[in-house]
Amino acid sequence: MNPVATTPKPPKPQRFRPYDRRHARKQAKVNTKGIYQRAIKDAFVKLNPKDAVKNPVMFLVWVGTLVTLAATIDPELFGSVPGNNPRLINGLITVILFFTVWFANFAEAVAEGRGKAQADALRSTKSETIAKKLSPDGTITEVPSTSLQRGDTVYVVAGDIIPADGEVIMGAASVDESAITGESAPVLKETGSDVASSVTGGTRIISDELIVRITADPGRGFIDRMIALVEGADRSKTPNEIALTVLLAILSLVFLFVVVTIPPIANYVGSPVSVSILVALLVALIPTTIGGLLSAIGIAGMDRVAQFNVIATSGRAVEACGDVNTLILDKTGTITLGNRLAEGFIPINGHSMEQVAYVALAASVFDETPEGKSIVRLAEKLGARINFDVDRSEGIEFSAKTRMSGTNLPNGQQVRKGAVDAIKGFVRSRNGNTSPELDSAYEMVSQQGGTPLAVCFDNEIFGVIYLKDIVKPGIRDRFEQLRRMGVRTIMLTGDNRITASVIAKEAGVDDFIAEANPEDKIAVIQKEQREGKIVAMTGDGTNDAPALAQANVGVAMNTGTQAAKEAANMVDLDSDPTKLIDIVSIGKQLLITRGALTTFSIANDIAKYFAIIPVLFASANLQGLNIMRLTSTNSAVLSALIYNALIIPALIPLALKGVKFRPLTSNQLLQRNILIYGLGGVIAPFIAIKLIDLIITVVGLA
Ligand SMILES: Nc1ncnc2c1ncn2[C@@H]1O[C@H](COP(=O)(O)OP(=O)(O)OP(=O)(O)O)[C@@H](O)[C@H]1O
Ligand SMILES: [K+]
Ligand SMILES: [Mg+2]
Repeated sequence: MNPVATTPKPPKPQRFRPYDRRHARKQAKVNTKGIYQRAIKDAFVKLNPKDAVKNPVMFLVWVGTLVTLAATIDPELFGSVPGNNPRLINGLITVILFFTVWFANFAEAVAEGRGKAQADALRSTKSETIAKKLSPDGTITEVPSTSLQRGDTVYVVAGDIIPADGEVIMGAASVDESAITGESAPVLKETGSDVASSVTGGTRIISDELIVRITADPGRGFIDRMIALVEGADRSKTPNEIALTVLLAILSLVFLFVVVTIPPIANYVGSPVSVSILVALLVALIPTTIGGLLSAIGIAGMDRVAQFNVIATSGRAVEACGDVNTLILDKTGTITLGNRLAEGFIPINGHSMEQVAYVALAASVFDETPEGKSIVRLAEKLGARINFDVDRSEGIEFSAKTRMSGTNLPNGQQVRKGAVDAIKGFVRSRNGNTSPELDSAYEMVSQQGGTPLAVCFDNEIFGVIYLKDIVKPGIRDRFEQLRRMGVRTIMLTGDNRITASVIAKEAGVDDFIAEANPEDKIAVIQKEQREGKIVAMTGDGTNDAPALAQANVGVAMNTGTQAAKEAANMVDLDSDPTKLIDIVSIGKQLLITRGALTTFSIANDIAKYFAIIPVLFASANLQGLNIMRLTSTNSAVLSALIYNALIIPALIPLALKGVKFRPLTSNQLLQRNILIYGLGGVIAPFIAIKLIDLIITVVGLA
């Protein structure tokens, strides 16, 4: 029975998706109308100076609004200026400026809306519960869940809400985690398992009972953190946002200076300008579009990640995704389907198929991994039966470090299976021999991308188990997209070199590291970081905490250990390692959106400068400057201001959804952006301002 070559179907050519919609959160649709209603109110609340000052560009507009308001109440306040009905013009400017600020607040409020709605939903699941606290003497006292401390032990039974985050120390039970994951299928929780021993406060146990050691202090549990995160309560500006805010503030100061120099010139050419018009000019020129949308873009990025059922601990983490150069991925389960099943046994050294099947079975009776269970099934199918006392035997659990698992029989004999080099080492240390036949069996399996496991009984190797694994359909495409974005992918696997190289080639990763143990992960990350790379990785929780902490972007699986979840800066509630690829795409899209809208905003301002400045001097017989043939100074300024205000709400959908995203390198993207958003940003205001000018002239406003 020889393993057959697996010829995977070539993946269908796919349309590019920035990320895989299948991952999108399967949650109840949020009430969009509710979000807008709330945002309308919040946009007013955000007018208070304490909040407003955090955004220097919009704060300047806010101050300008107050100045023009004063000039509306008393048009002579800043000295008399010529022109008809200054009160009407000042009033109109005040209203438009007010809405400019309000629109920016509204953009931010809408971006926050979905998270707030989600936080409310989470809060409603977080009702106060009674916990059954276990004393060291075994007695149970009922206490409110909020009084539990880290280190306490509690008893939970079917029907109970788990009172706080913890690790299962006794028992096995199924738990409904839909409150946090939105996934209604119950999850098995049991002690001693790396992936299933952590429980989350607020989830409900639906069968059996557990004893749980609490690992979180009151108010600091996973749900609490989740609420704070989706709500953006402790959202602080990312370094990039701060840098951009400073840049925009400086730009605004420059324009302030430009505007202040206008009155002397205007007076000189005999065309004096009022303070309100100057304020309007200033607002038209400073980068209000990006200033108004900046925080909405950042919040929406975090929100998009949350829609994928991934909880990011900070905006910074999402943004770091956009800068990622190196992606480190596991082979099994990430690049391959991961349900590695035993496909066949290859006897060597004169042993029979029955013998290999028997030894493989003996080595796997205690092995609870999917691989182990599939070996038991295949061996039993081939007629192998256990003929030793299992109860008196000792199971040797698989570990990624030893890369072996097996059984110590009651009579002291040892059966093992594992990576071929590990088993070679095992038999050599017992004065056994390896053979060329082993190597050819091993190569045959590996060359088909399978995982070969050697099986031995004491110091004698009986044969090789062929574990078949299949590269995920479509994954090659995703890696190709990542490459076009300038992201290098490295596959890290505990498997042997040949298997690793076959899978690496088939999947299209850029590089691979074989025979890696968990410590190698951290070494690879550090090496990349020393070369100045930003590294993202995902971890399934087995010893991954240090590597998750070391990586710039570490995504822990929700099924992972508490330590891994705390070390990571993101947690995937669906525990799907492939999502890392989506997250990196979302991060890139966030940066691209911000870049595109910044370019657009600044290009707009330049255009507005050329639209307005000539009109200011037009009355001084400089009509030649008025290339756009705008009706009057007032109508030109009002048109520019109206355009300037309306462009903010017009761009809210783009800011929230992100700009259309293509897998290109940053340089290509920059060129594209300058072309589309730069050129578009220069042309759009000319057209829009001319149109608005026509309308307000017809309406007779100015
Ligand atoms: N249940 C098991 N019993 C014995 N040996 C195993 C078992 N599972 C895996 N192995 C061997 O140990 C090696 C390392 O396993 P490990 O989980 O670290 O890596 P992997 O599953 O091959 O790849 P990845 O790092 O992508 O998950 C495997 O390649 C295989 O040879
Ligand atoms: K502006
Ligand atoms: Mg593995």
